[in-house]
Amino acid sequence: MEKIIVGGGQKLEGTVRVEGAKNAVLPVLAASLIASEGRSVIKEVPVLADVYTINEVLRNLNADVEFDSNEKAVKIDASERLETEAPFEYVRKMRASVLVLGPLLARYGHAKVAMPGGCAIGSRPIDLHLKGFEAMGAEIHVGNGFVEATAPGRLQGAKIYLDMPSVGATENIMMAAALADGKTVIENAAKEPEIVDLANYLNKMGARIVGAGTETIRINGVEKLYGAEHNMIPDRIEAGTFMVAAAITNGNILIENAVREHLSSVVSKLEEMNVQVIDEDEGLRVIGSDRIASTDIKTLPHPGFPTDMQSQMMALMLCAKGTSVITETVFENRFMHVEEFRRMNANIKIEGRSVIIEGLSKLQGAEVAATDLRAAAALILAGLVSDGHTRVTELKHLDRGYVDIVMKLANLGADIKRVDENGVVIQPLGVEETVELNEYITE
Ligand SMILES: CC(=O)N[C@H]1[C@@H](OP(=O)(O)OP(=O)(O)OC[C@H]2O[C@@H](n3ccc(=O)[nH]c3=O)[C@H](O)[C@@H]2O)O[C@H](CO)[C@@H](O)[C@@H]1O
Ligand SMILES: C=C(OP(=O)(O)O)C(=O)O
Repeated sequence: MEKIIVGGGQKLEGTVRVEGAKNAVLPVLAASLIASEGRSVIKEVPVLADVYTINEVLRNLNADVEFDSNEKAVKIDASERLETEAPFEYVRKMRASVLVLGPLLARYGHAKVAMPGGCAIGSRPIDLHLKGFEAMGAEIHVGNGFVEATAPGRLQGAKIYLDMPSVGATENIMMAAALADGKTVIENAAKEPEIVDLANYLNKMGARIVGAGTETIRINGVEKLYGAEHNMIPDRIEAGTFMVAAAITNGNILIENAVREHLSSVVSKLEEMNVQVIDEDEGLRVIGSDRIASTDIKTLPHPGFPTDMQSQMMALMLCAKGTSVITETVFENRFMHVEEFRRMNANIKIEGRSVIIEGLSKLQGAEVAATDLRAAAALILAGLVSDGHTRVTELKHLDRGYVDIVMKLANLGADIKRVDENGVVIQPLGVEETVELNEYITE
């Protein structure tokens, strides 16, 4: 079993560059299926396990997909007749595979995808996606572990109110509506930067979408979409993770590509905790403090505090003076990392949907298991300030969403390495070997 071994006590200093956003590239790659003519070229694509997975899903549907991991570019030609069924093996690996439903349904009037199950952070149903398709005239059948959507003729534009501003439902409905007959209005839509990026890409493909980034998105359906070129936005959660790395180690890191407007809630909480965040031409400089103050956080849909930064902030709160409270309102069960922090001597308890964190715990290195992607990062962050060595296992979660995090942290001065089951160091490595390793990890 591979592990990351982190030694505590180093201040992190230097510059790190943020990759393209995982949560933006997955819907953008799925949306490429709608183009019945021309080829799409997507740039600034992060070399991640999830990207390999979605590429496999698209290939399996008969799209022609080339991923140049050195160039960080994906070329997709979906102009041939596509299959309309995505099997369980992909959806099980990555829930975002359900994002092919909207594009396929819009283009062919049929899509069948394995029903995603629950996962470590909650049950995560897709009822809002399906209600949206139904409002546009699709018939939905759920059975035998699959969801099948069928639309006799073209989807019809509709007025759709989302009970909650689901990111995935907004994306799926927006993609379906791009090719529907007439006008669709999505109310109480998600406002995340990834929604805006997807709308920008769809508009380059020929769609007519306005209002993305606000709670009302209006889409005038068109008859056909074309391949287009697109540069992915930077990953705000990777940026936020490095911001916490600077804060927790009392370090000083320039995070190139970090966009303040995408991170305003995170910046404002860090500032409350005595961390400095300074705008520079290349990105954001984050300077830690030896007097981290406690604070309270409630996770909310954007522009509220992102649930994907919750566990990393919990690591920082363990080092704050005083008691902090985190309330998770987006996912029903995203506190699995609390038990792992406890193994590191954290003084922390769960009360319903909140976690109470007593600061200034003397954290101790321990063997801990990543329970989800962001928990993996949070445990590494805690390891950076723990006494002794922390060994983090279950790295498949980490590899879904962080490119070369070991090398990036090592370059900033962290005492960190990744070892294989025999204890042989496999990271940090040079860029080429790391790309090869990522390919190997994906297989
Ligand atoms: C690939 C991707 O972009 N993943 C992100 C996306 O996930 P994802 O798109 O799955 O998240 P949603 O915004 O849809 O989910 C938010 C909440 O709504 C619930 N819900 C959602 C859809 C639905 O049909 N019914 C329903 O009840 C979910 O169970 C969850 O409790 O947004 C989340 C919230 O910012 C992030 O944490 C994920 O990193
Ligand atoms: C929860 C996350 O991703 P996903 O929705 O792909 O599981 C995440 O990026 O933190």
